[in-house]
Amino acid sequence: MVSKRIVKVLLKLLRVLVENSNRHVHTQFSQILHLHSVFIQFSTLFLQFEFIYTNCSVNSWGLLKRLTSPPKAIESTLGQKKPKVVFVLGGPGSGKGTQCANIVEHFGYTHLSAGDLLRAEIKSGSENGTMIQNMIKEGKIVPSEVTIKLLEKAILENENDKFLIDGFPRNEENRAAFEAVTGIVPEFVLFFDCPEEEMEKRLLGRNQGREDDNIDTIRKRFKVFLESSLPVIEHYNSKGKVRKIDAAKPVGEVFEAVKALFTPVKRGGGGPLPRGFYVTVTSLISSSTEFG
Ligand SMILES: Nc1ncnc2c1ncn2[C@@H]1O[C@H](COP(=O)(O)OP(=O)(O)O)[C@@H](O)[C@H]1O
Ligand SMILES: O=c1ccn([C@@H]2O[C@H](COP(=O)(O)OP(=O)(O)O)[C@@H](O)[C@H]2O)c(=O)[nH]1
Repeated sequence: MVSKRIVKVLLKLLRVLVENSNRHVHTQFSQILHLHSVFIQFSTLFLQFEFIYTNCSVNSWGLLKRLTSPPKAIESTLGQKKPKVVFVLGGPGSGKGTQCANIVEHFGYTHLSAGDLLRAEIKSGSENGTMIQNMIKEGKIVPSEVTIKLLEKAILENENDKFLIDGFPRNEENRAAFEAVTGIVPEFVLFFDCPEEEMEKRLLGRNQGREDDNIDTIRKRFKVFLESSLPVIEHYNSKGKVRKIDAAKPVGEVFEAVKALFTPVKRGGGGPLPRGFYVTVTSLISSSTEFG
């Protein structure tokens, strides 16, 4: 250890000084001796400190830095990474996951499905598992802090800086909390617009063994989408950030429209929803919902 070596060198130097001491150097020698004693005390303290934290498996320099700097907020950690985020929204079964896989393949994004992260959390046996499972079974929205933590972890663990966040934010509280905690504002929102009958047909035929793909839960999910998720799309539409895609078309045709949004030279296929725009998902309710 460097500090031990310094102490040894200093002691050696002092011994040489004592051996060669005479009247002329005596005063200087006393001063050096005093300094030496102070130095020894300081070194001992330092060595004790180093020993305690080394044995606690904590790097003492790292610990010192942590103790002296203010606690890092999630925002600053993600703020340093500055990821590019696209929110992929749309009703259950509108084809979000299907199109995200295509975007990943062609445009190098990382796909983060909030639903998949929550299902993985259930499987991992985490303490929140049962709560998440019950919420999903009922088609309800899991508390923001749980979903945001999972998303934040997934973003930080991945080296990519471009992410598709699929199926989140699902309500205004999700949206506001995510922006407040992470400081991330999406580049744009990809909105898959699809009528209820088509989504229902797709979900009932999805065949992925999902507990929530049964008619009772599907209806609850449609209701939650209308009441809680559409306002999020409305919010981003008012900021000119929504790119709407007609998701009722076959997969290939939908992807052609998606591609145009991600290819810079061909950009212009989307664009914000015009004022007074009516979405087909509103067939879920008797009257249409107006954006803008
Ligand atoms: N454009 C499409 N036309 C017909 N079926 C589709 C289309 N897009 C997706 N599907 C199918 O519909 C089901 C739901 O699609 P998925 O991508 O899982 O939707 P979401 O992620 O929005 O819930 C899947 O079985 C998928 O293969
Ligand atoms: O941010 C999210 C994403 C999903 N979910 C829950 O997970 C379910 C399935 O969501 P997913 O996006 O996987 O499927 P989708 O409904 O789009 O088919 C939802 O109904 C919610 O119960 C949630 O609570 N918060």
